[in-house]
Amino acid sequence: MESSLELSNSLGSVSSLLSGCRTFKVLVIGDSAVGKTCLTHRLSAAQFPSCVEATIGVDFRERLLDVDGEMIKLQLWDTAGQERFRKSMVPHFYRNVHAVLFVYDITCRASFNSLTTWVEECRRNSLGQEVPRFLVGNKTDLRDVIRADGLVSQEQAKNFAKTHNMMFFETSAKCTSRPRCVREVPYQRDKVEDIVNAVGARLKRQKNPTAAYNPAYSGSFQVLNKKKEKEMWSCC
Ligand SMILES: Nc1nc2c(ncn2[C@@H]2O[C@H](COP(=O)(O)OP(=O)(O)OP(=O)(O)O)[C@@H](O)[C@H]2O)c(=O)[nH]1
Repeated sequence: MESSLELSNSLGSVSSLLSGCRTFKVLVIGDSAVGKTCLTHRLSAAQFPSCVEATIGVDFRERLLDVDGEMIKLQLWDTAGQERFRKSMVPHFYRNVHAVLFVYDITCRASFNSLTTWVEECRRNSLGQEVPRFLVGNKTDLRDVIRADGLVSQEQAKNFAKTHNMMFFETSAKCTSRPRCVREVPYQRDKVEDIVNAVGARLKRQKNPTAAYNPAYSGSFQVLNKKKEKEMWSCC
Protein backbone atom coordinates (compact mmCIF):
# COMPACT_ATOMS: atom_id res chain seq x y z
CA MET A 1 0.00 0.00 0.00
CA GLU A 2 2.60 2.51 1.05
CA SER A 3 4.90 1.74 -1.86
CA SER A 4 1.97 2.18 -4.26
CA LEU A 5 1.34 5.58 -2.79
CA GLU A 6 4.97 6.61 -3.09
CA LEU A 7 5.29 5.33 -6.68
CA SER A 8 2.14 7.02 -7.86
CA ASN A 9 3.13 10.25 -6.21
CA SER A 10 6.49 10.23 -7.94
CA LEU A 11 4.90 9.60 -11.33
CA GLY A 12 2.50 12.42 -10.65
CA SER A 13 5.32 14.78 -9.79
CA VAL A 14 7.00 14.11 -13.14
CA SER A 15 3.75 14.74 -14.96
CA SER A 16 3.24 17.96 -13.04
CA LEU A 17 6.74 19.16 -13.88
CA LEU A 18 6.19 18.40 -17.56
CA SER A 19 2.90 20.24 -17.69
CA GLY A 20 4.43 23.22 -15.88
CA CYS A 21 1.20 23.72 -14.00
CA ARG A 22 1.42 24.30 -10.26
CA THR A 23 -0.40 21.57 -8.40
CA PHE A 24 -1.88 22.00 -4.94
CA LYS A 25 -2.93 19.19 -2.66
CA VAL A 26 -6.24 19.95 -0.98
CA LEU A 27 -7.25 17.61 1.81
CA VAL A 28 -10.99 17.08 2.40
CA ILE A 29 -11.77 15.82 5.89
CA GLY A 30 -14.79 15.42 8.15
CA ASP A 31 -17.08 12.79 9.62
CA SER A 32 -18.47 9.95 7.57
CA ALA A 33 -21.56 10.79 5.48
CA VAL A 34 -21.21 14.57 5.65
CA GLY A 35 -20.86 14.55 1.86
CA LYS A 36 -17.11 14.77 1.21
CA THR A 37 -17.26 12.46 -1.80
CA CYS A 38 -20.23 14.23 -3.34
CA LEU A 39 -18.64 17.59 -2.69
CA THR A 40 -15.32 16.64 -4.26
CA HIS A 41 -17.22 15.38 -7.31
CA ARG A 42 -18.82 18.80 -7.58
CA LEU A 43 -15.61 20.68 -6.83
CA SER A 44 -13.91 18.80 -9.64
CA ALA A 45 -16.69 19.99 -11.90
CA ALA A 46 -18.39 16.62 -12.13
CA GLN A 47 -22.03 15.93 -11.39
CA PHE A 48 -23.49 14.95 -8.03
CA PRO A 49 -22.99 11.16 -8.06
CA SER A 50 -26.17 9.13 -8.32
CA CYS A 51 -24.78 6.48 -6.01
CA VAL A 52 -22.00 6.71 -3.44
CA GLU A 53 -20.40 4.29 -1.06
CA ALA A 54 -18.33 5.01 2.01
CA THR A 55 -14.82 5.98 0.97
CA ILE A 56 -12.22 3.37 1.78
CA GLY A 57 -8.83 4.99 2.20
CA VAL A 58 -8.76 7.95 -0.16
CA ASP A 59 -10.06 8.98 -3.57
CA PHE A 60 -8.50 11.62 -5.79
CA ARG A 61 -10.13 14.10 -8.06
CA GLU A 62 -8.57 17.00 -9.89
CA ARG A 63 -9.67 20.40 -11.04
CA LEU A 64 -7.84 22.68 -13.42
CA LEU A 65 -8.53 26.27 -12.63
CA ASP A 66 -7.70 29.55 -14.30
CA VAL A 67 -6.84 32.04 -11.57
CA ASP A 68 -6.12 35.47 -13.03
CA GLY A 69 -4.49 33.98 -16.10
CA GLU A 70 -2.50 31.24 -14.37
CA MET A 71 -3.66 27.66 -14.72
CA ILE A 72 -3.34 25.79 -11.44
CA LYS A 73 -4.37 22.28 -10.55
CA LEU A 74 -6.29 21.46 -7.40
CA GLN A 75 -5.75 17.88 -6.39
CA LEU A 76 -8.64 17.00 -4.09
CA TRP A 77 -7.99 14.23 -1.59
CA ASP A 78 -11.35 12.82 -0.55
CA THR A 79 -10.47 10.94 2.62
CA ALA A 80 -12.50 8.28 4.41
CA GLY A 81 -14.50 9.60 7.34
CA GLN A 82 -14.72 6.24 9.04
CA GLU A 83 -11.78 5.48 11.28
CA ARG A 84 -11.66 1.80 10.22
CA PHE A 85 -11.15 2.89 6.59
CA ARG A 86 -8.35 5.37 7.41
CA LYS A 87 -6.07 3.19 9.47
CA SER A 88 -2.35 3.73 8.94
CA MET A 89 -2.88 5.99 5.94
CA VAL A 90 -3.45 9.17 7.95
CA PRO A 91 0.19 10.36 7.89
CA HIS A 92 0.12 10.12 4.07
CA PHE A 93 -2.95 12.30 3.93
CA TYR A 94 -1.15 15.11 5.72
CA ARG A 95 2.13 15.05 3.85
CA ASN A 96 2.69 18.15 1.69
CA VAL A 97 -0.83 19.47 2.13
CA HIS A 98 -1.49 22.95 0.74
CA ALA A 99 -5.04 23.50 1.99
CA VAL A 100 -7.67 21.71 4.06
CA LEU A 101 -11.43 21.65 3.66
CA PHE A 102 -13.20 20.75 6.89
CA VAL A 103 -16.67 19.48 5.98
CA TYR A 104 -19.65 19.04 8.29
CA ASP A 105 -23.33 18.38 7.64
CA ILE A 106 -25.52 21.31 8.72
CA THR A 107 -28.28 18.84 9.66
CA CYS A 108 -25.98 16.76 11.87
CA ARG A 109 -24.79 18.55 14.97
CA ALA A 110 -22.49 15.65 15.86
CA SER A 111 -20.53 16.22 12.65
CA PHE A 112 -20.07 19.85 13.65
CA ASN A 113 -19.01 18.91 17.17
CA SER A 114 -16.44 16.53 15.68
CA LEU A 115 -14.64 19.36 13.95
CA THR A 116 -12.45 19.88 16.98
CA THR A 117 -11.26 16.28 16.57
CA TRP A 118 -10.37 16.95 12.94
CA VAL A 119 -8.53 20.12 13.90
CA GLU A 120 -6.68 18.11 16.52
CA GLU A 121 -5.77 15.46 13.94
CA CYS A 122 -4.26 18.22 11.78
CA ARG A 123 -2.24 19.42 14.74
CA ARG A 124 -1.04 15.90 15.56
CA ASN A 125 0.13 15.54 11.99
CA SER A 126 2.09 18.79 12.16
CA LEU A 127 -0.08 20.81 9.83
CA GLY A 128 1.11 24.39 10.24
CA GLN A 129 -1.13 27.41 10.70
CA GLU A 130 0.20 28.76 7.40
CA VAL A 131 -1.81 26.09 5.55
CA PRO A 132 -5.12 27.72 4.52
CA ARG A 133 -8.22 26.16 6.06
CA PHE A 134 -11.79 26.28 4.81
CA LEU A 135 -14.92 25.31 6.72
CA VAL A 136 -17.76 23.92 4.61
CA GLY A 137 -21.25 23.28 5.98
CA ASN A 138 -22.86 20.88 3.48
CA LYS A 139 -26.46 19.82 2.70
CA THR A 140 -28.12 23.23 2.81
CA ASP A 141 -30.83 21.80 0.54
CA LEU A 142 -32.15 20.00 3.64
CA ARG A 143 -32.51 23.20 5.64
CA ASP A 144 -36.26 23.35 5.10
CA VAL A 145 -36.97 19.75 6.00
CA ILE A 146 -35.15 19.76 9.33
CA ARG A 147 -36.42 21.50 12.46
CA ALA A 148 -34.50 24.71 12.94
CA ASP A 149 -33.27 23.68 16.39
CA GLY A 150 -31.69 20.57 14.86
CA LEU A 151 -29.55 22.58 12.47
CA VAL A 152 -26.08 23.92 13.01
CA SER A 153 -26.59 27.67 12.91
CA GLN A 154 -24.51 29.87 10.66
CA GLU A 155 -23.59 31.92 13.71
CA GLN A 156 -22.08 28.91 15.47
CA ALA A 157 -20.19 27.90 12.37
CA LYS A 158 -18.91 31.43 11.74
CA ASN A 159 -17.61 31.60 15.31
CA PHE A 160 -15.85 28.28 14.89
CA ALA A 161 -14.34 29.42 11.61
CA LYS A 162 -13.15 32.66 13.16
CA THR A 163 -11.60 30.90 16.15
CA HIS A 164 -9.72 28.51 13.89
CA ASN A 165 -8.80 31.00 11.20
CA MET A 166 -10.90 29.36 8.49
CA MET A 167 -12.86 30.79 5.61
CA PHE A 168 -16.50 29.72 5.99
CA PHE A 169 -18.96 28.48 3.36
CA GLU A 170 -22.30 26.76 3.39
CA THR A 171 -23.33 24.80 0.35
CA SER A 172 -25.21 21.86 -1.05
CA ALA A 173 -23.26 19.35 -3.07
CA LYS A 174 -26.63 18.11 -4.30
CA CYS A 175 -28.13 21.38 -5.41
CA THR A 176 -26.67 21.53 -8.91
CA SER A 177 -29.15 23.74 -10.67
CA ARG A 178 -28.15 27.30 -9.94
CA PRO A 179 -31.15 29.19 -11.42
CA ARG A 180 -33.71 26.88 -9.82
CA CYS A 181 -32.04 27.08 -6.42
CA VAL A 182 -31.61 30.83 -6.52
CA ARG A 183 -35.22 31.42 -7.45
CA GLU A 184 -36.79 28.97 -5.06
CA VAL A 185 -34.59 29.18 -2.01
CA PRO A 186 -32.27 32.17 -2.10
CA TYR A 187 -29.97 31.03 0.70
CA GLN A 188 -29.30 27.77 -1.15
CA ARG A 189 -27.20 29.51 -3.79
CA ASP A 190 -24.83 27.06 -5.37
CA LYS A 191 -21.60 27.99 -3.60
CA VAL A 192 -19.53 25.13 -4.91
CA GLU A 193 -17.82 27.29 -7.53
CA ASP A 194 -17.29 30.02 -4.94
CA ILE A 195 -15.42 27.50 -2.81
CA VAL A 196 -13.23 26.37 -5.72
CA ASN A 197 -12.45 29.97 -6.62
CA ALA A 198 -11.66 30.95 -3.02
CA VAL A 199 -9.32 27.98 -2.59
CA GLY A 200 -7.67 28.67 -5.94
CA ALA A 201 -7.20 32.37 -5.25
CA ARG A 202 -5.75 31.71 -1.82
CA LEU A 203 -3.35 29.06 -3.11
CA LYS A 204 -2.22 31.04 -6.12
CA ARG A 205 -0.72 33.59 -3.73
CA GLN A 206 1.35 30.82 -2.17
CA LYS A 207 4.98 30.76 -3.26
CA ASN A 208 6.57 27.59 -4.64
CA PRO A 209 4.35 24.79 -3.40
CA THR A 210 6.10 21.50 -2.94
CA ALA A 211 5.30 19.20 -5.83
CA ALA A 212 5.77 15.89 -4.09
CA TYR A 213 2.29 14.40 -3.99
CA ASN A 214 0.94 14.80 -7.47
CA PRO A 215 -0.92 11.86 -8.97
CA ALA A 216 -2.00 13.12 -12.38
CA TYR A 217 -5.22 11.18 -12.49
CA SER A 218 -8.35 10.55 -10.58
CA GLY A 219 -8.21 7.31 -8.67
CA SER A 220 -8.33 5.76 -5.28
CA PHE A 221 -6.26 4.03 -2.66
CA GLN A 222 -8.08 1.75 -0.35
CA VAL A 223 -7.44 -0.18 2.79
CA LEU A 224 -7.48 -3.80 1.75
CA ASN A 225 -9.34 -6.78 3.18
CA LYS A 226 -12.62 -4.96 3.56
CA LYS A 227 -15.96 -6.45 2.67
CA LYS A 228 -16.85 -3.47 0.51
CA GLU A 229 -13.88 -3.65 -1.77
CA LYS A 230 -13.98 -1.34 -4.73
CA GLU A 231 -11.34 -1.80 -7.42
CA MET A 232 -8.07 -0.18 -6.60
CA TRP A 233 -7.39 2.72 -8.92
CA SER A 234 -11.01 2.90 -9.95
CA CYS A 235 -11.58 5.88 -12.20
CA CYS A 236 -14.08 8.50 -11.11
N1 LIG B 1 -29.44 16.13 0.61
C1 LIG B 1 -28.12 16.05 0.42
N2 LIG B 1 -27.49 14.87 0.50
C2 LIG B 1 -26.16 14.85 0.30
C3 LIG B 1 -25.40 16.00 0.00
N3 LIG B 1 -24.11 15.65 -0.13
C4 LIG B 1 -24.05 14.33 0.08
N4 LIG B 1 -25.29 13.84 0.34
C5 LIG B 1 -25.65 12.45 0.65
O1 LIG B 1 -25.01 12.10 1.86
C6 LIG B 1 -24.61 10.73 1.83
C7 LIG B 1 -23.12 10.61 2.16
O2 LIG B 1 -22.39 11.26 1.14
P1 LIG B 1 -20.84 10.96 0.89
O3 LIG B 1 -20.36 11.96 -0.11
O4 LIG B 1 -20.61 9.54 0.58
O5 LIG B 1 -20.24 11.27 2.34
P2 LIG B 1 -18.72 11.14 2.81
O6 LIG B 1 -18.48 12.26 3.75
O7 LIG B 1 -17.81 11.07 1.64
O8 LIG B 1 -18.70 9.76 3.61
P3 LIG B 1 -17.43 8.79 3.91
O9 LIG B 1 -16.92 8.32 2.58
O10 LIG B 1 -17.99 7.65 4.72
O11 LIG B 1 -16.41 9.57 4.67
C8 LIG B 1 -24.98 10.20 0.45
O12 LIG B 1 -26.21 9.53 0.55
C9 LIG B 1 -25.14 11.46 -0.40
O13 LIG B 1 -26.06 11.29 -1.45
C10 LIG B 1 -26.10 17.26 -0.09
O14 LIG B 1 -25.56 18.33 -0.33
N5 LIG B 1 -27.46 17.21 0.14
